[in-house]
Amino acid sequence: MLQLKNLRKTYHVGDTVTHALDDVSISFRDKEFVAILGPSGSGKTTMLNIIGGLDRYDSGDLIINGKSTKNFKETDWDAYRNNSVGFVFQNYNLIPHLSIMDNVELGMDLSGVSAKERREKAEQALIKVGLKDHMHKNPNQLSGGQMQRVAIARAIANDPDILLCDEPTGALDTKTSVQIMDLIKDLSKDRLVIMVTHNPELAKKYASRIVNFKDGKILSDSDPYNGEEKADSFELKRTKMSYWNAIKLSFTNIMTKKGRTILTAFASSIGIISIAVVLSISNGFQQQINTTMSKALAQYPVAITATATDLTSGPQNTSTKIAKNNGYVTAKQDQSEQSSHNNTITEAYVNYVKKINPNYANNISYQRATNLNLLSNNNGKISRVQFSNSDPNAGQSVAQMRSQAMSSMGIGSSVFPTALNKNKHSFLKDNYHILAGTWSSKATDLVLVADNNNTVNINSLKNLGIDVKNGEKINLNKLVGKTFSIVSNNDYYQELPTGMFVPQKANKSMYNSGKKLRITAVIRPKSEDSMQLLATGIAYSDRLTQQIINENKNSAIVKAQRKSNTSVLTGQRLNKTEKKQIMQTLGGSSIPTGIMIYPNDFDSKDKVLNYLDKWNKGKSKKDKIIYTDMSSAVTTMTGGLLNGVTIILIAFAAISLITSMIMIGILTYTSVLERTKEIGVLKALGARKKDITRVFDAETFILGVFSGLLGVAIGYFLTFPINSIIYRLTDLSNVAQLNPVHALILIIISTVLTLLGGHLPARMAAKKDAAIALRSE
Ligand SMILES: Nc1ncnc2c1ncn2[C@@H]1O[C@H](COP(=O)(O)OP(=O)(O)OP(=O)(O)O)[C@@H](O)[C@H]1O
Repeated sequence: MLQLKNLRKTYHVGDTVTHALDDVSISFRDKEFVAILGPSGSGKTTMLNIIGGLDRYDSGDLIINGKSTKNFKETDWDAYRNNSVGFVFQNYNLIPHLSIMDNVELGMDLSGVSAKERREKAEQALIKVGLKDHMHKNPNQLSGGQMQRVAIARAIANDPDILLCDEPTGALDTKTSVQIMDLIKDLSKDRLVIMVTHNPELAKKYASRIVNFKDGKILSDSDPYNGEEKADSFELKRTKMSYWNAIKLSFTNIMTKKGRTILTAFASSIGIISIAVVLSISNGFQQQINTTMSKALAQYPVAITATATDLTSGPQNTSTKIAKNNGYVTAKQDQSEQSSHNNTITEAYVNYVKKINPNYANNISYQRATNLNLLSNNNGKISRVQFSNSDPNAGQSVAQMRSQAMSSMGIGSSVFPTALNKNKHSFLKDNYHILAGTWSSKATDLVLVADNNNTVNINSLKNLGIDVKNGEKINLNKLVGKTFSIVSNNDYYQELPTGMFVPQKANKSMYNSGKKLRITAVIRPKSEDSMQLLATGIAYSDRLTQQIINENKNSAIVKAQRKSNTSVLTGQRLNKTEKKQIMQTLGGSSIPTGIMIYPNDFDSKDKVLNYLDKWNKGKSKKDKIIYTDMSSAVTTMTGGLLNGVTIILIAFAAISLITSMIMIGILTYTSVLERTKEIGVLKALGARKKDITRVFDAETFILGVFSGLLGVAIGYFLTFPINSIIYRLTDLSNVAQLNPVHALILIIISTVLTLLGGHLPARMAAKKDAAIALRSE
């Protein structure tokens, strides 16, 4: 039973006060057909809206099945509209962009009826209103009468207790009106039907009870009802619109205005396009810089050599002025001598360097002065050989001095760097590729290094005992697999009764006693940049030198030399440095003369330098180890400038993003205005404020994703012409590259920003008064 008790509703507009309902009290039976008659403006629609929970009363009470609605919360009203009330309006209020079936199902969507049940109920309702054959049409393909039938089907699909009809035949011709009235009459057998009409004949013909209204008051009632108040037997099922439904509703709406949506999405994607382009260009340049830098780093490692230049030593005297004649001269150390620093590399320091993080520098090479006692066997002819590029027939040649100077800088060395972590960058594999043979894995494996033109220093071949003429071509097969013997000090030197040592005559048994070394590959630099890394000729691993040192450190000659201050080979007197040097040559000391550290990339270089600086902390000047950063001269170009430019460009691009956001806000606001009627219908069907917000959020979400995708796609396609321009200008190919991660982030940013931009209008939509929304045209 529905009961209105002293209901009042007053509208204040400016100074005008309208008493739309003025102390109305009336009760309705559970099943009857009530017609409300009355002149225009008498408050009929207002009462209907209040009964239907679309509008609120100011005072009095509305009692539903014995329950007062005085303390109803917003959600109670939503659920009440959805569960208990069906609305039929004069102008049908169908949602034009949804199919008939979807229109009918909408209310059930909100009450969480399963898809299957929803479909069944909607079909039943459509059959009941006589639209069996039109079920799959769209609203705009129907006649007015048919549209009103759809509206009735929508109102009864959820089987409500109350059907509220506001001039349901107002827009229909007489014949159709009769059919609709018959239908409504039929529906009133199972429920309470309250119909507002201007047509007294229709009311008389169909309604079982007629209530006359005037000036917000009940003038007459043909069949008043004074039923006993029932005990509270009211129950409600909460409503909720699923995200999926919200998206469906908005998607179909967007599809009705494709052109506008595409234009808006394009306009709002311009921000994304510009950021995508800026990012891909700066990304590309950064990569180019990184490759250039790592190439430079591979050539110029951080070097720790016996002597280094200490750049921190005192101020440089740059004065060029001519001083006065004071009558004296000042004794002064030469500037370069002053800043020259002797590095004392110790075992502890070597171990410290070895503990460097392989993620920063995985390759380290060591310079050692150790002599290798090498023999070759050329068809039974045993001869002494050496891994060297110096002319075997000349003394200390210019070439030799040059090669020594270069190797002291880590360039043109014949020992290749050792990888700290075997699974990471291998120096050889990164910078060289194989002409013949396979990569070496054992300490006794050697590689022969050629240059880009496949040439090898003739001296290095001659020193190996290969008899060649200048310009002669040697087959790679002849070189790969060539073996040498490395003989231990004890087998190589003979002690004379005087305590002196001399090399023994090289013979077969000496050759056989030695460890065998084998050339496993002929290699060549991958690019012209790695040209100078290793000198052409034989290159070997530091492990080989270490094995030899281990073997020889307790040999007779080393023991003898350790005790003596004269050379056991020449008898010459030795000072401390000379003795240290000769001990190193004989393999008596494992301390390298120099260390080269190859940072993995440009960013790691600073980490490596920091690590090396840490060693010097708190040490006296003498004990400090000064390194030489040879790449610093080459790689002064840094990414810093590029980063700055990128940030500024992105900031500009971001402004266009904000513009897009405002535009989306305006668009959503327009959409809210356009869809006001739809909001009213949704509310009449029981949608909560949240659901309405969700519908519009869904719309902006779709728009945001779409403009993000569009922006990224356009940005991506722009990289092609941009690359061809950059190529023409700079000769750098494929500079602009859109990182997929950046693309994804941009789509997310676009979605979030448009959601933010559209959320405010969406909230406004939710706050719209349902009754006013339905009155809007
Ligand atoms: N939102 C509103 N703000 C101000 N006044 C309103 C509002 N809604 C209705 N009114 C006024 O309340 C009174 C009752 O309006 P209502 O629409 O209920 O009348 P009605 O009997 O249904 O009229 P009609 O038959 O013409 O539809 C009218 O005077 C109307 O101007």
